[in-house]
Amino acid sequence: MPAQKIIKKWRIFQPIHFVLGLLIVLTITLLLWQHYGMNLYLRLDPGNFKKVSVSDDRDDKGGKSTGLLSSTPNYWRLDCQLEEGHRSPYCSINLDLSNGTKGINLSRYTEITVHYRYQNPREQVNLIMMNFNPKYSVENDYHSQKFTEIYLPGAMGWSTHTIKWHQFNVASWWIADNKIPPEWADNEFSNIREIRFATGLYPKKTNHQIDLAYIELSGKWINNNTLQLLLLLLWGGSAAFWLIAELRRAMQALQRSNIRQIDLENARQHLQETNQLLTERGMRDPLTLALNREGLSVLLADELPGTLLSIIFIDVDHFKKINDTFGHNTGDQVLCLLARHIQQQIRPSEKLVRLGGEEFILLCQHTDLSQAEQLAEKLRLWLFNQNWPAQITLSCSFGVAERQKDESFEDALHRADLALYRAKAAGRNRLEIAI
Ligand SMILES: Nc1nc2c(ncn2[C@@H]2O[C@H](COP(=O)(O)OP(=O)(O)OP(=O)(O)O)[C@@H](O)[C@H]2O)c(=O)[nH]1
Repeated sequence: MPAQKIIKKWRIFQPIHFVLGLLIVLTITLLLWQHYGMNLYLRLDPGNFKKVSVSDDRDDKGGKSTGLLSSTPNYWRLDCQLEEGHRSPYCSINLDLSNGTKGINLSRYTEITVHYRYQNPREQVNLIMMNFNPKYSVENDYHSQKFTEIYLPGAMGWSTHTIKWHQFNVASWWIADNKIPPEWADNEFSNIREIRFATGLYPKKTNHQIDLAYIELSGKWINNNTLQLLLLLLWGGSAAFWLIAELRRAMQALQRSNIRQIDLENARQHLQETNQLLTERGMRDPLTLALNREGLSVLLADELPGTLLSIIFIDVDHFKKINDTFGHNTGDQVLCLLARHIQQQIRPSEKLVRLGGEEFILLCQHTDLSQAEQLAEKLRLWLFNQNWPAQITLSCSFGVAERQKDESFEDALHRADLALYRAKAAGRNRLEIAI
């Protein structure tokens, strides 16, 4: 298969697929490893452990029992002569796990196995774990160490018992003697200094022989609970990481899409404005920005047919003279200003149109002849009193007409033009009403 095809095939996998695969493999590996491996193991027997001693109740007040320890390659033997005297006569084999003042943390082990024989099935043996904790223990007082114990049956011949930590109990006499509060009365195996294998409770006051072959402790480097927590953290952490990454990616995509939308909206608005400007420019005279003839025809088609309409024809007096005297540029400035001054005085519904040269008309909707006449007169005075470039004294003549019923716009305009002509003829700077 060509390399490109292989790359294409793998592209359908995303990083999440690889991470998921890795997590699954890691989880299965850890579970299998924990189940079949990760073994924690400690064996104490006469072959490998020498810190063994014997104790009996003569150590305590009133005790008279005597214990004797002997050792063979295969087991330790306790010969114990129990006597009345101590409140609970005993002898015990003591396995010293301490290293100086430090014990061993056995809580990582999950179970303990003892192999022993005590051929009196009516008696019990007492397996005791002695934990040192400065909260309640003091040095050189072995009674102050926590006695966590279990009683095992005597047996005909060698027998083996495997016990879990939760099957042990803290000795009630120890709690009572040391006045231990409940919060310290739980099983504790974190600092075991000594394991004792002793005679049981209320034994016959006679000779007892107990053989202890070995004590084995087994567990896992990582116990079930820790492994479950570890896996939970691994999966939970990965899921949280993935979620945060996805959320960030989604937010960034949203942000990009918002920006794109704003850009699009801006472009659309710009286009709309440009279109409007282009359309308007086509309808307006570029010098004065008044509507041109194109604008007039749009206006006539869209707004003006049929409405009450008056036309004010406006023409600058002796404009040619202005051009000739002050130049064409000044003439242009005058035309510009004229349109601006008129726009200042009219309503939005009143439209100024430049017909050409210095000729303008003002279309006044919903305005009758007398209102138009008033407006024309106001404009005439207004324009006459403005300051013009080069101190020009400027005047305009006006012809006013109201469109009659059934009269065309052109005819009304013609009549306004005739009125204007009369105003010019009558001396300019005045207005005439169309007949
Ligand atoms: N500066 C300038 N002059 C223009 C423009 N269009 C037309 N004209 C000039 O306007 C003048 C109009 O002159 P006439 O038609 O004789 O009118 P008038 O001089 O105003 O005289 P009356 O209207 O009789 O008062 C001409 O000289 C044109 O060249 C323009 O856009 N700019």
